[in-house]
Amino acid sequence: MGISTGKQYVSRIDQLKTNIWLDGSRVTGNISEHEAFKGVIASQAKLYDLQHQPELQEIMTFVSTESGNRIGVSFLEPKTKEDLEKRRLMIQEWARSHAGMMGRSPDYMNTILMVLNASAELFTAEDEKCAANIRDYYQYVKEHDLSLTHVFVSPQNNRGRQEAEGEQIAARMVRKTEDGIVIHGSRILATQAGMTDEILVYPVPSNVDDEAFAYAFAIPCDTSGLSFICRESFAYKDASYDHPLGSRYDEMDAIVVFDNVLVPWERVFLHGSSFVKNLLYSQSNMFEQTAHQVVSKSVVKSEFITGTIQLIINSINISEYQHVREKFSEVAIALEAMKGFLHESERNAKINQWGTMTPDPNPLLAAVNYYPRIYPRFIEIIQLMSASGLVAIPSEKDFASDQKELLNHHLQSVCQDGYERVKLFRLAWDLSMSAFGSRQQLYERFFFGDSIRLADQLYSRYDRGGSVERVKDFLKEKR
Ligand SMILES: Cc1cc2nc3c(=O)[nH]c(=O)nc-3n(C[C@H](O)[C@H](O)[C@H](O)COP(=O)(O)OP(=O)(O)OC[C@H]3O[C@@H](n4cnc5c(N)ncnc54)[C@H](O)[C@@H]3O)c2cc1C
Repeated sequence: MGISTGKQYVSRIDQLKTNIWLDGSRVTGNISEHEAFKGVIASQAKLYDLQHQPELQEIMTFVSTESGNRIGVSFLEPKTKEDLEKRRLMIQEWARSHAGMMGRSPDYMNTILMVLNASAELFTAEDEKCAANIRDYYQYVKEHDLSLTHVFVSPQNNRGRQEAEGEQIAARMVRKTEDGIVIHGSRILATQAGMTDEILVYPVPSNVDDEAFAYAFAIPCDTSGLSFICRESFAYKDASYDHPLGSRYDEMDAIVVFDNVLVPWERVFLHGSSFVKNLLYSQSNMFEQTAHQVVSKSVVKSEFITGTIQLIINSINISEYQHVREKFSEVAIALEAMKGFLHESERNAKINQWGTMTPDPNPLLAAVNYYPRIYPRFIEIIQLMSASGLVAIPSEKDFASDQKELLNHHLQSVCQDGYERVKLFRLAWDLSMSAFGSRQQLYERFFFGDSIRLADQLYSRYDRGGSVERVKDFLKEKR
């Protein structure tokens, strides 16, 4: 097996017949042909195909020591700084293919699995079998190049400190049987719902020390009792001119409902140990590796936004205005800062207790706190520069109508006819105003946790690097 082609990926997803609900009905037929999913599934298929391009083979793949198969680099456990760089180059190659708009392209979940496998020893505190299950599962997904969604947050019901009510609704382990564990309840929010082979579920750090919530497992998305209830689609139409981003990259988000789902023992990674649950984040270095993936992708997304803003400036010839240059500089500075965080995290990487080359968390903590703050400013800058250009955007059908000549004339820019100019401004609109663009903004604010708790995490984990001692020494000094 080894790396999948796009065709293999699509055929697997179509065969699954996952229980997906959208707009009041169950999705039937081939999901890759459904209006809401076909664009993003085609974009994901393109990612898999990139792995097969001969000129990209060295960047995108490595050879499995277990099978001799070519495997996607996002499964690679980095042992050296060169491996980390290899991972970055691969992640960014994929990100360029989706302009950084697919936050949960398969490299994200592959990274999580890689970390779980590398730190599988942790799970022996639950039982030896759990560690072996994780290792087997990693090999299985890696060698078959499967795609995963994941879910772990409890439904937003009662966020009071005791979490009591929310946890009543949240999926819990209701019993253990000879065959496995049984999960009942719901979790939010599975991005890429309906377009992956499997779903991985693991616990979030929380103050609830209840064994019913200390579980982790992975199952195929068509497992009996499992259902995905989707939000409205933001792909709208199969129209890359009118909805250039939404029609290609709208990764669906869904509530996941477990109706007494039986998880067979061989897919159980944790079944009651709050001790292991609490170690999962502090000891696995999951943060460092996932943040390295996220920031690699965010750099590419920022480059895409920088390019879009420059094209808007060129299009309506506003480069002579100082505030326009200043706003462009703001975006460029953010882009360079993100690159700096990323490279610094690699430069100071160290081998962790599992033998994995682990990026320095300090710059990554800064990056994941910074980006949710700066991304909304990117969007604001697009709006401030584009102004009415964001609404004077007739559809492609208008340009095919009797109005074509008139629109090409009246909507021309200094360097484009109306059709080309509107194409650019439709992109700016899809980034900054459409439902797709708003969801991107929300995603950047929350997908890695909310900003308050991310800042708290930085405060707790940030290595002050002797700065406090230096100040203490200074205060002790006598002249
Ligand atoms: C577009 C999108 C895609 C997502 N994709 C996925 C996915 O694929 N898989 C997945 O598992 N999750 C996913 N998530 C969920 C994401 O992890 C959560 O949104 C995030 O962790 C915040 O949790 P919440 O949405 O429940 O917000 P809440 O925790 O309910 O927060 C709501 C508000 O209350 C405040 N608040 C709540 N509790 C506290 C507290 N203890 N201390 C301080 N302030 C608090 C928050 O700061 C915030 O202002 C996604 C979210 C979004 C928006």
